[in-house]
Amino acid sequence: MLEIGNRNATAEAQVPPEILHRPGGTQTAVADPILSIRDLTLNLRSSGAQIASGINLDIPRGSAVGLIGESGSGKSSICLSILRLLGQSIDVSGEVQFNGADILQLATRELNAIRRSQIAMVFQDPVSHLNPVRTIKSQFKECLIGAAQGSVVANAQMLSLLAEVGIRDPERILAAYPHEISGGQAQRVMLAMALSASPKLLIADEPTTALDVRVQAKVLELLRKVRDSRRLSLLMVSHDLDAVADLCDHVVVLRHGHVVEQGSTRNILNNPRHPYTQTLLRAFFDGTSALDNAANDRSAEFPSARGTGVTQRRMIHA
Ligand SMILES: Nc1ncnc2c1ncn2[C@@H]1O[C@H](COP(=O)(O)OP(=O)(O)OP(=O)(O)O)[C@@H](O)[C@H]1O
Repeated sequence: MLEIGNRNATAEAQVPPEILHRPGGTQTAVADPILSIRDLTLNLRSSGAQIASGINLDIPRGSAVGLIGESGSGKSSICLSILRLLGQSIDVSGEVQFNGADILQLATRELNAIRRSQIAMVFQDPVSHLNPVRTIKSQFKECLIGAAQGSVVANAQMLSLLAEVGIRDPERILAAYPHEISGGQAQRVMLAMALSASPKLLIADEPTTALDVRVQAKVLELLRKVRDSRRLSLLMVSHDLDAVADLCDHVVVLRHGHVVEQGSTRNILNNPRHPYTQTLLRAFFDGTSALDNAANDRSAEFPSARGTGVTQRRMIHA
């Protein structure tokens, strides 16, 4: 069994070395992906220790891809490497193709243009990504492209974005310091900032992990809303398979820095083929009776998850 809450947890199942690619899976069936990762390998420079190896995955344009795997499997590192946000201590090789260019090879100016306006990221623990000694407004303004500081246009833009992410009292939030807003509000603010440049791809690394269950549901609903209204492509890391089932069209399963299985969410959750995926799903969808009511969970849609749901779900992470 996976040891829930242990960063060094390992699956009991012995995982064969081959990678399973399913018919209809993201890697084989995508004609025009917005992002293609090929043979991405991440190694610690000091020791050569491997964080991820030979990662291949595609994000179909307008689709949402969920990246799942136990703690330490390399999910966040892969996300950070897409925008070259990993520090110097990690060697990165392979390709990250975005709109016909390999991000890993871009000059700084082109890379910054992509970071500014094409690919945005939101993280878990949003408050820690805000500067504690500056108001939300002063930080938000920096995200607005072409809007002069203090301009009426900038204010209108910020208010409109905050309204879009469901902030009810945007004037107060703009004037607040990070410690004066809740975790849920901070995540909405981060999402508003991320959306300010109308990105084509949003990378959400455990966007709800630091939030309480009630707020998690609201933030997920918001992510779904903006994904649909803005036709965003999405790469989402999550330990919450309910959220992945809800939001993602495709799932990529990582173990110890390797993709062990990928395919449509329906296939992976209904019929996981790899022993590791089976163990991962069992660990999450633990329980036997609650929410067997198909009207109130996805067990009808995903029979392998039968007997599961928010009241019983377990997070596969530290
Ligand atoms: N800068 C770094 N220096 C040393 N080790 C690192 C560094 N970044 C990542 N690692 C190691 O790489 C592995 C993968 O880490 P990563 O955070 O990507 O995993 P994860 O799947 O996102 O985990 P979690 O679900 O807990 O966030 C871990 O063993 C981690 O300790």
